[in-house]
Amino acid sequence: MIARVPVIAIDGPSGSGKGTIAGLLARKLGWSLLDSGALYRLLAFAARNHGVDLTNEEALKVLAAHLDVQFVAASEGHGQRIILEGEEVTDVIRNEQVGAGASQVASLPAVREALLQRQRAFLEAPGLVADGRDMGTVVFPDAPLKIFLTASAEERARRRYLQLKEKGDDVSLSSLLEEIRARDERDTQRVVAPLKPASDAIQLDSTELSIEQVLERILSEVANRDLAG
Ligand SMILES: Nc1ncnc2c1ncn2[C@@H]1O[C@H](COP(=O)(O)OP(=O)(O)O)[C@@H](O)[C@H]1O
Ligand SMILES: Nc1ccn([C@H]2C[C@H](O)[C@@H](COP(=O)(O)OP(=O)(O)O)O2)c(=O)n1
Repeated sequence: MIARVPVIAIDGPSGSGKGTIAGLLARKLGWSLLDSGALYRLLAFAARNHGVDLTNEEALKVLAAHLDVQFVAASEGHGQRIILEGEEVTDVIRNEQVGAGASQVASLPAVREALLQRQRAFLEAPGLVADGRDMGTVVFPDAPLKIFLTASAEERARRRYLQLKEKGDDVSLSSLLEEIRARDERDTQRVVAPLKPASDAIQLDSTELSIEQVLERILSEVANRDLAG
């Protein structure tokens, strides 16, 4: 029998720390990384470039199936880089406008279906860390470790504010909090694959925890389950 490649699914709302933790875990374990939110962001970004309306489900489905994207693994000095149609878009897809567009296209069933196999194709030995909203519920329901990472909306807005400010973006804390609340509402209320913890997920509230503490907590679960070989 072929041994199953293990997956660590990290789901949760915007700003809870999924991307940061997933990236650190993947590097620490030497596993692959799936930033599934980036796929929805790339689709929203590409749609704008190609003049496709964010409510045009048929056209978005075709665009999703043909997205020309490369994920370049992290190396010493920088994190994972993302190339869309030959151009580096790692940073430009991170703003809240693209995030809101991503959340909008992500509510369309045909789009989610078109991106499903693309996400599963990231699975390769020795393991995969997958970050998103439905990693543990839909994309990798058999994942042996599922984390549902949360934090208060105020703390998540504060983190996003510091992150964007650091990059030189002109943002206001109050509008970020509003956007985070609107995105939470859309992501949890949609009919397909809504944001919710899998029944077998470990819920981890990071409001009062540092990045190192969250990482430590997850690594202890990896060790308990003997996932890293
Ligand atoms: N536990 C934590 N404590 C403090 N800051 C955090 C923590 N986790 C993540 N951050 C910071 O919050 C910001 C948002 O984290 P990110 O990983 O992008 O969240 P998500 O992928 O869930 O949207 C980043 O600047 C990150 O460094
Ligand atoms: N697996 C996923 C990942 C993201 N999405 C949607 C919903 C999110 O609001 C957007 C953007 O996701 P992303 O993880 O990049 O956003 P945050 O970093 O958490 O702010 O995409 C999704 O529906 N399913």
